[in-house]
Amino acid sequence: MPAIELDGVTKRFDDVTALRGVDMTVEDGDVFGFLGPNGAGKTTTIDILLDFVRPTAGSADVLGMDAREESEAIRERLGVLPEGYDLYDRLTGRHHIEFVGEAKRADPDPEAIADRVGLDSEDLDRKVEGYSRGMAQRLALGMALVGEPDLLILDEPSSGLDPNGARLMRQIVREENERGATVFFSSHILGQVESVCDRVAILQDGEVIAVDTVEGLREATDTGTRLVVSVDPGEAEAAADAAREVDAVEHATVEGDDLVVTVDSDAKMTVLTAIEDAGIAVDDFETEEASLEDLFAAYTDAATDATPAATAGGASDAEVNDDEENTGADDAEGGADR
Ligand SMILES: Nc1ncnc2c1ncn2[C@@H]1O[C@H](COP(=O)(O)OP(=O)(O)OP(=O)(O)O)[C@@H](O)[C@H]1O
Repeated sequence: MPAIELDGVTKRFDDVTALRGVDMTVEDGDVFGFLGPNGAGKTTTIDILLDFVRPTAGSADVLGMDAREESEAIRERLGVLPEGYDLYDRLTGRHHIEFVGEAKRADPDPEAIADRVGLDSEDLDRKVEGYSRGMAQRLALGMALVGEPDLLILDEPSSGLDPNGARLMRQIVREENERGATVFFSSHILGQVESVCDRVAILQDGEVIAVDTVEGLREATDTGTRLVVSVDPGEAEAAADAAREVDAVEHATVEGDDLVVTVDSDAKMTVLTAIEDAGIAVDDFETEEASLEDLFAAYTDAATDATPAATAGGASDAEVNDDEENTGADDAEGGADR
């Protein structure tokens, strides 16, 4: 039984059509990333799953139950971090966790939950009105964890978090998944999705335009690996010719002193061998995977140049392109910590 199943879901708000016949399945046990630019319809989709909003047409099932008819039963098994979550200024963090525990008939350990999301016990007993945005976000994530839910639905969970918080969030997603939970989370921060998700859907203008693994998306959009090879500058053109002889090579060009080759990821060594077989010594090489951002651009036409060359320089296999909410320090580990 899928954890989430959307069948022909359309949602119109007066003259705005937020969702247009969305079909989507999230399998039990998956970590599923729901990606889309602002206004694509991510929150509307989540609101339909939570029965905050009713679809104009189509149906949504959550944990095998109809989102409209059985929303209460669904809720008992869900952990939710909604986009505009409400916290009560005059209550402490501990009260919030206890409050969710009562609603879900669970008996949470507030200290343990606070510890998991990086709030200390003093924070736990402070009124939420004194919390920073990131602390509030951590508390809201902690509230979603109460009662060991079967399905976590997280709307932009890294919003407002610093790099350490974002890393902690990814770790929690992985831990929850290992415990057996399905995790569905929306993001426009591509690196967050890339480093934790089994599968990704891309939503644009109310339509799902792609569902695949990150690897599958890479293949489908032809955004291969960029291989940068250092050879003696006088031999660079000859090395480019040798590289072009390899079937899997899409492009081979000389850029400055380097030879830049776009190639299927698994044919990197074949290219290097072909260059050496042509009698040219390879002094050094590095590889740059297309980031999910490139894939996203390729799918959404957000950029005309969707090749890996658009990726920031100095990228490596482990690179993740987070946006403004994360620093480069976080990027460096983002893709490697899975
Ligand atoms: N209550 C509403 N009334 C009118 N229009 C709405 C309402 N809720 C959403 N919309 C519209 O539906 C579209 C999808 O919005 P939605 O919030 O689902 O997008 P999103 O992908 O979550 O965007 P973001 O990344 O900015 O949060 C937008 O055009 C939005 O203006």
